[in-house]
Amino acid sequence: MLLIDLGNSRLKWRQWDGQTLSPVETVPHQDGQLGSAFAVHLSALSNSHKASVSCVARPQLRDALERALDHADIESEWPASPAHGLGLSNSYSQPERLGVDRFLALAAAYSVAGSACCVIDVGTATTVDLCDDQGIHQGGLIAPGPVPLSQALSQQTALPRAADQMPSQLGWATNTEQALQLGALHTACGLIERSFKLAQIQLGCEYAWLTGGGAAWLAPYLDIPLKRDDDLVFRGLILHQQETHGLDPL
Ligand SMILES: Nc1ncnc2c1ncn2[C@@H]1O[C@H](COP(=O)(O)OP(=O)(O)OP(=O)(O)O)[C@@H](O)[C@H]1O
Ligand SMILES: CC(C)(CO)[C@@H](O)C(=O)NCCC(=O)O
Ligand SMILES: [K+]
Repeated sequence: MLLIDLGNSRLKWRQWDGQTLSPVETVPHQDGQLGSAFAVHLSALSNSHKASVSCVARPQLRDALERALDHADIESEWPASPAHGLGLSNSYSQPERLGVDRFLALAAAYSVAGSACCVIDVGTATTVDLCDDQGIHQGGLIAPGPVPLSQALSQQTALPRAADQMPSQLGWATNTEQALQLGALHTACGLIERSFKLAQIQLGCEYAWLTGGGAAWLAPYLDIPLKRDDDLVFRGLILHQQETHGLDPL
């Protein structure tokens, strides 16, 4: 089956045969359009008849993906965050409003750790979610990811766009583009290190899980114990599949 992670910048997918995951494939989306690239990929995935989708994108994109899957004769499931499920208790007063990517990633981390977890996802947004030793979600936070952060500043001022790359030596910036890039980096690191410090004090977490498109970029600059895992959302989808359809979902 197909496992799909539809975020606010990119659509990512992997195939799951009950034992192994195929390498991740990614297409960016823009202006509410899935783009023709995905349709081309879908036609090559005709051996998949089912899909499970983690979707936090706008309705227009969700509808476009639903239509593309229908058209390819792929039956799809669109889980929402439950009040209780996958080993976790959701702390939101309206459980379904917790982004399903957040719930799935935390559930996947907790299923491995079996103890308190602090999951940090650096994507279009940076999110932090915590659960205790019993799998009770403690809540979390949502902040702009590094790119939207520096883009917002460029849009509201006469400032240029941030540089695309960090300099190889991390010092104080001596031009505007690098200064904006460095500001985004330090904002993200500060948020993450501070969140982890609280997770350590409040829950005894020994490391933070780091996931999302920005994880590889940020990890070298973070001064906390980390467990990198780019598959948390996908593995959360597998847990959901197993919980709702048993061990033989294919
Ligand atoms: N070279 C880089 N310079 C600056 N930022 C980078 C770089 N590489 C990755 N990033 C960061 O990674 C962040 C997340 O990337 P991206 O939006 O692709 O993540 P994602 O997890 O696919 O997001 P979503 O799930 O919302 O689609 C970007 O916002 C950006 O901050
Ligand atoms: C915060 C994002 C955008 C992160 O992908 C997503 O999880 C989302 O749209 N969440 C809904 C709001 C919430 O989680 O409270
Ligand atoms: K993400």
